[in-house]
Amino acid sequence: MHREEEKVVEIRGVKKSFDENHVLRGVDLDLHKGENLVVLGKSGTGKSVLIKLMVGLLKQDEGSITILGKNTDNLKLKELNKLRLKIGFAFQASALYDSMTVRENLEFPLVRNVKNLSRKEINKKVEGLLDSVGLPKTINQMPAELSGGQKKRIGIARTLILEPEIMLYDEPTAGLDPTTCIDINNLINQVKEEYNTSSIVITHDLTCAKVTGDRMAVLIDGQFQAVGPFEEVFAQATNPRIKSFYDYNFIQ
Ligand SMILES: Nc1ncnc2c1ncn2[C@@H]1O[C@H](COP(=O)(O)OP(=O)(O)OP(=O)(O)O)[C@@H](O)[C@H]1O
Repeated sequence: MHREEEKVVEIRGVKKSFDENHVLRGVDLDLHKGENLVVLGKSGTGKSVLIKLMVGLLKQDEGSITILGKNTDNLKLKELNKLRLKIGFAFQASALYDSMTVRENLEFPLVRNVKNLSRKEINKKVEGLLDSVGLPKTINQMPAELSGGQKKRIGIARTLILEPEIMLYDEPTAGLDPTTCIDINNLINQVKEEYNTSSIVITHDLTCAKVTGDRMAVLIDGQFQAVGPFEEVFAQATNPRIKSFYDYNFIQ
């Protein structure tokens, strides 16, 4: 099997409604091993719902979700938790603990989830990751002392500390200035290479999508209406809804 064809996530025919609000209306999507897949869609189209279904925080009404070969539909909580450890979730708001130093923030998931690590091993991991995200000097700082971009980097480092196979980035560039956006986009690409992750990047930012995404998936009216490389999806877009999405982002 080619590396590109190996699927780490397979979503088939997934439907999810909240009363009369039919949010996902038959979603099919694959995440291939080693790729960055960008999920695009207007506000309220169900991107977060899809992520919540993937990590078992919500349950679909119909369809199936298979992650790393495991069908998640009837997983027991213990198995689901084991699977969740292989999925790193980089939240929009970085979600750092304000009362902990950068070192403590990074250590926290390790100490909670990986038993029997020596102090030396913990230090090595924390320091290695801070080096990777280019912020070794922040180790003893508090989150309040960091810039928005630095917080994002630390948040990504903290997610990586458990060595996830799949990364989920929720609006990684939201609220950042253009230069910092470039840094974060580069970091997302670096993470893919360095840590061999497969990632889903949820974003409204088409520059982020273009730079980080091996493929785009555009969610419209509860279904993925276009999936493929950036140029294929946007440059030749004939669907006016997809075209308007592009025009909105790149106003001439
Ligand atoms: N727990 C819930 N109960 C009821 N409705 C919900 C729930 N979660 C999400 N929804 C609804 O599902 C729809 C999709 O929400 P979702 O948060 O997935 O959108 P989104 O595409 O992530 O938007 P944004 O880009 O603004 O973050 C919305 O209409 C929302 O109100």
